[in-house]
Formats: sequence, structure tokens, C-alpha cells
Amino acid sequence: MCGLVGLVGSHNVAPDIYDALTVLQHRGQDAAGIMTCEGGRFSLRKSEGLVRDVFRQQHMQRLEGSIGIGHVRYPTAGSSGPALAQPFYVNSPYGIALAHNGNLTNAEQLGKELFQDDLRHLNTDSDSEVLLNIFAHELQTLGKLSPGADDIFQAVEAVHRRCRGGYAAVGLIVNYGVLGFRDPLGIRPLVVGERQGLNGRKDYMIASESVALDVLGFSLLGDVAPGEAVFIDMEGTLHRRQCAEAPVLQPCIFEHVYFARPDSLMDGISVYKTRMRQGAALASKIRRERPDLDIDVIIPIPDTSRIAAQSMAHELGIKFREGFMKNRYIGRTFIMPGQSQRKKSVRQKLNPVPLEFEGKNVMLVDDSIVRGTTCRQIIEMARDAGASNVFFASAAPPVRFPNVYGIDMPSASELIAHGRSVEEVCELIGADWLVYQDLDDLIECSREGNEQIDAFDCSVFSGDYITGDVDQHYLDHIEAQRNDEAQSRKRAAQQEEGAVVGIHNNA
Ligand SMILES: O=P(O)(O)OC[C@H]1O[C@H](OP(=O)(O)OP(=O)(O)O)[C@H](O)[C@@H]1O
Ligand SMILES: NC(=O)CC[C@H](N)C(=O)O
Ligand SMILES: [Mg+2]
Repeated sequence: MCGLVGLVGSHNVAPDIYDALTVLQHRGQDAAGIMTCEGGRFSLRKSEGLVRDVFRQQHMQRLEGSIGIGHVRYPTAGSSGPALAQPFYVNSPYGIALAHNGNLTNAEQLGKELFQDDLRHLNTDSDSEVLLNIFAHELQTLGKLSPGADDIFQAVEAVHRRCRGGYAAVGLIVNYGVLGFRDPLGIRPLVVGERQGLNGRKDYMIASESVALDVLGFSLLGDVAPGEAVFIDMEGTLHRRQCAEAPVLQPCIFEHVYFARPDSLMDGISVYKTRMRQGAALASKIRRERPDLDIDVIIPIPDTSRIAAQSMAHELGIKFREGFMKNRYIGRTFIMPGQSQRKKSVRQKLNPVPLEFEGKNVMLVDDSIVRGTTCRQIIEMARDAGASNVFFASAAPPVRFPNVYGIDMPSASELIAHGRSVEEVCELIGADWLVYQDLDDLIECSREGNEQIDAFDCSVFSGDYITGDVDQHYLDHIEAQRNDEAQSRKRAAQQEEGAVVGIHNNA
């Protein structure tokens, strides 16, 4: 789940892009990059690591220009390494850079077409490089010496015809402007905002989440609609057009469960309020199913579950306590590469406050259980800290199916609830009782924020893939390519051979 920023300003935009990327850091911790454009030349800095580690003063000084894009990466396709960091760049037509959030389900097929039919070279195994080349090829075929907004929108129309999966993207075209577009189902989020710039101009920002706009003093104009493209030209004029034939908003519900920051507004839905509703819905289920359950204290597993746990405690009239302290210097565990790193960091990250556990019946709450890495260790910690009974609640339903739209859950067999009943999961994680949110309730919690949305992408809970192109053959293929073992083999080979070599980088 990567984070995107595109900015057209009235002075150097790199510092603002940097700040916006730090606000979106929760969406990707692997790599970061910024590309700006000044006087017909691109400047790029991208590398592995957190935003604060990738950009030094000397890089920021070289990132000149009043238009630019930025990216934080959480890999879902291709390898890791500096060359896979984004934005990607092609020099023809015009000079285009692109950053992508999501995952193309037909990237392999498109890669072949790009090579055989479009005579384009791909330098990495990233689906984002595929997306950029499709867009570039479609813009090139229009054959314009200088492209206008209509040409750009036509190229996006062709992208929608050719690409499948989840994608939101921001792009930068040398001397012409910044664009953003979102897949026809709006699976991945994208918003646009404006603020007063210098000399009576308006500055525009496109970003994955509205929090990035808030922090930089932009007001939210709204979401980029599913299938829509926005383009801000060098004069600072915003153009927008629907580029898909049959757009229907079906955003990814896992953004509301885990990915997005709670202070974001996505497709008109407050993520914070949705998580409050999730807690309340879970409380009703507990009251329904186990009215007799003797809970002394409700404890969240920081960070993401705090809001749902608080509202659950409120609804049940039970004490809420912060029983686990989080080391603020350790990032999100779930989006780390490799199971051993994820496992190690749960213990480094969370430590119990023993007096909240000693002799008590505790109800631990998490936003979701995916691989079970977190809850297994946490339950053990709660018992070691002296809890009498450890109950566990998940604000999301069982995650039983892989994600193919931009969340790195490619392998069904690594999901603890895949092919297992709730009782079996309960036993595996070592809880005394386990309760999951019902899917209908989860959907209702999100829909209450925007009743115009009829359906969400709930594939990880339902196995229903809304793009209609995902079959068992595809799922087997990504499982084989991207399961934890395959990825650690890839990383080891990379370490031996050296990182995948990139092309343009101001090291
Ligand atoms: O079952 P698992 O595979 O462990 O995945 C689920 C856990 O991972 C996430 O936490 P994470 O530490 O990534 O982020 P957070 O601090 O935002 O909660 C999520 O909030 C759950 O706690
Ligand atoms: N999480 C994402 O959005 C990933 C984007 C892209 N598929 C990559 O792996 O770089
Ligand atoms: Mg968590």
C-alpha cells in the first residue's frame, strides 16, 4: 500500500513533498522517492528506507522545481531494492515520471505486449514500470508535439482499457504538468486539494490520503473519482475528466480497517468514525454471543486497534486500559518484508504493563488478524504478565483470501484463518475465546460514512475479486512467486549479486 503525492506549486515543491511523504509513511516503509522538474530537467532522489533516511540536505537542494511527485513504497510486485523505488521515469514521449499505488493483475501480459507490440523496454520486474510504459506508449501514439489535457486524458482512457487491478497513480510530464488517476473501481484511494499560492496562483496537491493535504495547508477539493483523471498544467489550471467507460466506486475496505490514517477522509468516509463504529458493532456481537463473558478490562494492541477498542469498551461499559506500551521508533510490523523480521519486531515493539494483566480476564482487541504474527505473541505476553483469561477480538472478519490489489498478502497458506474455522484459529493463537467482526457489519460500518457506496472490495474476507479477472491459476501463480520463502530466496540472491541496478539516481 504505497503513498503518493503530486504537487504543482508556485515555488520549489520538494520540501512540501517531503513533508507530505512523512505524513504518508504508514503506507510504505521500504523505499521513498521524489522527482521534480525545473526548466525541462528532472531531478530524482530515491532509495530504500524511510523518508527521513532517504533524503539528506544535499538531495533536497538538488530537487529543484515547482512541480513534482513523491512516493513511499511497500512492495507488492517485483523485487525490493533501490532500483524498484519509485517514481519511475521514461524519456519518451516528452519525459514522464510516474508513481503508483496498487497492483496490476495483468502486469505479465502487459509486459509481453510492451515488448512485442509497443517496442518498449522494461528494466525491472515492477508492475509500476509497466503502468508507466502503458501510459507513455498511449500518449506517444497520439503523436502530439506538445500534449494538452485532452491528450493526457485520452492516454488515461487507454490505460483503463488495457490495465487490470487496483491502481492510483501520480505522474509528472516535463514542462507540461502533473496528473493523477484512479482505477475504474476506485480500489485505491486518491484525493486532490488546493491552497492559495504566490502571485494569486493556486497550488494543487494530489495525494493518497487527505491527511497529507491537511498538514500542508491544502483544503480538500474531494476524491479523484473512480476512473477519473486530474491534470494540473504549468499555469496552475486544474483539468479533470472521467476516463473510464463504466466506473463504479468499490474502494478497498482494508484501508478503513488498517491502512489509512484515522484522521483521513476517504471517499467521504471518516476513517476514525468508521473504526469507532467497528468497535461498537463488535461490542453488540459480544453481547449477543457471550452475554455471560466476564471481562475485567479491554486492552488494544497499538496502534491501529486503539479507536475500535475504545469504542467497544465504551459500548460494553468495561474499563479500557493501555496495557501494551509501544516503542515509537519501530515501524508497522505487518508491512515489513519477511516473516522473521515481522516476528522479531512485535516483541521489540510492544511490552506489557503487568499490573493491567495480573489476575484479570482481559479482552485484547486488534484491528485484524492476518498471519497471526502479532496476536500469538501478544497473547503469550498477556499470559506471562499474569492474565487469568485472555479473550481476543478482531475488528475485521477472518482474513482468508489473498490480496491482489496492492496489499502484500499473496499467499493463502500464510493467512492463519485460511481454510480454518474460528475455533481452530482460536486454538492456534492460544486464546480462551476469539470473536471476529461479521463481514456485513464491517461493510455497514464503512457504508454509514457514505451511503452512496453500494459495495466495497472485500476480497480478503470474501474471496470475491471485483475486477473479474482473478482465477485460481492466477492466485497459484502469485503464491508461488511471492510467498515468504520465495521472497526471502530472492532477497538472499539479491544480496549475493548486489542490488538490482537502477538507471537514474542522484546518489
Ligand atoms: O496478524 P498479523 O499478520 O500480525 O497482522 C495484523 C497486525 O498487523 C498490523 O499491525 P502493525 O504493527 O503493522 O501496525 P500498527 O502499529 O498500525 O497496528 C495490524 O494492526 C495487526 O496488529
Ligand atoms: N503497495 C503498493 O501500492 C505497491 C506498488 C507496486 N505494485 C510496487 O510493488 O511497487
Ligand atoms: Mg497492529
